[in-house]
Amino acid sequence: MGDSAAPAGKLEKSYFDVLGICCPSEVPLVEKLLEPLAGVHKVTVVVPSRTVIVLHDAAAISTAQIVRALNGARLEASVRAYGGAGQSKVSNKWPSPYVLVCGVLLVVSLFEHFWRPLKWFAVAGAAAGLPPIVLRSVAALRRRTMDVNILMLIAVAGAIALKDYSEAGFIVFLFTIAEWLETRACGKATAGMSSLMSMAPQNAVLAETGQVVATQDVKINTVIAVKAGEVVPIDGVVVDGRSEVDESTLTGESFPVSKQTDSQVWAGTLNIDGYISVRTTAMADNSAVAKMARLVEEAQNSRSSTQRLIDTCAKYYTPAVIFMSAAVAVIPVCVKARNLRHWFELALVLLVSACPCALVLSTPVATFCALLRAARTGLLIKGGDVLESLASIKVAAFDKTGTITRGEFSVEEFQTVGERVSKQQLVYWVSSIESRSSHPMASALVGYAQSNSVEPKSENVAEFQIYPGEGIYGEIDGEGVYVGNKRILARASCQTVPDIVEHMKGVTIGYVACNKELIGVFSLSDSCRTGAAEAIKELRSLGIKSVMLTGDSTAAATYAQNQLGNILAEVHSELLPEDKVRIVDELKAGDGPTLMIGDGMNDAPALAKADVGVSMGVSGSAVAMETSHITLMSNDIRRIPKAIKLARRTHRTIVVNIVFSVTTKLAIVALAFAGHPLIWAAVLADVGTCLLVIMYSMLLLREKGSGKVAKKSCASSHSRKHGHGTSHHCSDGHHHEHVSAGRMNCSPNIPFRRHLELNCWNRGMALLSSRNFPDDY
Ligand SMILES: Nc1ncnc2c1ncn2[C@@H]1O[C@H](COP(=O)(O)OP(=O)(O)OP(=O)(O)O)[C@@H](O)[C@H]1O
Ligand SMILES: [Mg+2]
Ligand SMILES: [Zn+2]
Repeated sequence: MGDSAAPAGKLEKSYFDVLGICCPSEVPLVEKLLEPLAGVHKVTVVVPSRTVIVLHDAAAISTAQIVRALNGARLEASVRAYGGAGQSKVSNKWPSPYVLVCGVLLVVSLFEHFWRPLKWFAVAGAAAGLPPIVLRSVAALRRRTMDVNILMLIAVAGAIALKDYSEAGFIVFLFTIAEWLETRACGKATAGMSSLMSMAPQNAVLAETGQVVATQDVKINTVIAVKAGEVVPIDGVVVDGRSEVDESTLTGESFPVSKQTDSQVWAGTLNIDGYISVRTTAMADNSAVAKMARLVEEAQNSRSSTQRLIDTCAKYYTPAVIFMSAAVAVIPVCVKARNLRHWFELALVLLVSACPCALVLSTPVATFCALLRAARTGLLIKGGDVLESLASIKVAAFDKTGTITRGEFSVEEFQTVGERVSKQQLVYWVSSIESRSSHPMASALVGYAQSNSVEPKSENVAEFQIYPGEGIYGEIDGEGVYVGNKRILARASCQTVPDIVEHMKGVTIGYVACNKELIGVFSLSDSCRTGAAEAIKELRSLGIKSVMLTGDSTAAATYAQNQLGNILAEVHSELLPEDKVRIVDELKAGDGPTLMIGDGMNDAPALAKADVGVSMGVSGSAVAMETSHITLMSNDIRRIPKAIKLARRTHRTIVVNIVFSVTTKLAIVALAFAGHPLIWAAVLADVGTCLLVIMYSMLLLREKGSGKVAKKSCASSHSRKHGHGTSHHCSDGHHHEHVSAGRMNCSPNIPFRRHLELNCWNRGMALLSSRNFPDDY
């Protein structure tokens, strides 16, 4: 992600892999190292992935200078290349030689009972392990920050002063080995991160010349070639060719999506068959997949309230405990107490306990793992705070069109009213005006015109206007034409609604008015999404109430509710965008934390108002993605109950982490006060809890109950009595449903299974069913 240009000025955001960050107590050090440098604007430290993100003025300070500043403090920093997170990080199979030598010497010293001088081996062991600790302590001291290295150094010095050499050696060994283990444990998170970032290839092939170039040098509007079996390098639009693309890396949905001219393709998705040429629509580091990876890391910027509370506590905790330990060491000397050694040991135990690393790590590591896990399943959660609110959601409000239903309307009927215009002309007018709109109904009407050999001409429409929640207006052939629902009739000052409307099929009725007169009506139908009913049922089992908020007619809302088997607790219809905001507000006041899911066209205000706003689809507008707190990369709303489960699981993990790290510290301190000041135990408790907190949080990356398979369920378990048979609602996508919910499991443990998938493909369609998406987080 090397030199991703920031939006304004010459500011640049650079990513650094910093291996030397092992304890959150080093975060202030990194900040103090970098923040005073001229040209550095913002520093973010991501402890779990050992990444430092720096927003800096490229002209004032180069990435090399930043690396030098970090390495001055022995932080083992390097610039991260585009798409190369973690790749430069050595996988630390073996602990550093310092640790190994330290360990060997310590083992030898264990035989001191046989030969006294062997105890010096413990001192040698401590000395062998110390250099990295000393160097980092010096760096921290120079910046006047207290960090874990200094605490350990004092503990070791104390132990030596007490002539407790094996204790000194043991502290050094424990601390250094734990550090190595932590790096290894974090490696999994880092690897997950890097697989997310390196999903898109580093090179692209120019379609014209066949030349291979680095993706980060490809400008917008360049045409690149993507052959079968290759991964799309940059987001773009297909200009030539057709093929099937596997978008599972982005959406978590494993079925192939067919692409032809004008289809959007995303970086990181796999072109299964066919050759396509793609005109790029973004720079490589602005591709959806790159944004996704960045969001996971940058989510650390929006710390949850728990995290903030802990950070504030930690800020006072450390100095308080250090002060206390100083008091415990000094006061007995002043009052000439008898057992000075005991007090001194107690002071050292307190000092070591001053490091709050496990507590500080308890939230960010869990959050990081949860966000990474979510991103891999096509769920973009924008921060730890969102995850926290998500865990406490009580109500879920759904938009109808495009969220509960597919948003793919089909025109059931289209009639003229009165003698003013011919049907041909009516279809031409409506489709031409609709071709200016992006409403889901618009494309159905345009398609209807084309299938009736009428070519809509958007260029003949003047004064185009959108009335949110009502419809649209445009002038064509010198006439002002309104198209929309009942409300638009009032706007068109047209009163008469003839009876024919009562007998129309379909559920959404559209009106066309011109010159204060109704000139046409049409009806449209839409079907529920696969899994909508299932999602709502699952929400109910989580104790969450689901309601529908729609701008569509009551008839259409009731129809959808029936399709879902009447499982929605409330249905609100004929709403204007501001009504949706009001209802969300009422739900928040009445029922508790509210989640709103919409396709973002006119739901944006409601999404922003809700405690958690979820927008549908990566293809949704940029505005929608920005106003919402969560983006579903696929259109599968079953991801929502899953996300809530993940959030709740994360919450539990965090609580366990906090309780565990606090009680361990308290136990050690209590034990010390009770007359057993064990310095090594304090060190073990410090580094051990840190390690356990990391490993326990890592469990979030694992799929829980991966053996379970998504239950087969159609959009609706509804009865057939509502006119249309079940099969009607399970058109197209239903087939996919079965495919993605297959039972055999191809490779449950490989995070990005694209290569394997390709194999599966080559082995034929049957094996496609081997892809199964984890049913449960
Ligand atoms: N371009 C359009 N053409 C025809 N009718 C429209 C158009 N835009 C809006 N309408 C009418 O206005 C109603 C409300 O539309 P809107 O898109 O605001 O609904 P919404 O609030 O998003 O609700 P939902 O998505 O749940 O249907 C639609 O049901 C439709 O009847
Ligand atoms: Mg809508
Ligand atoms: Zn610590």
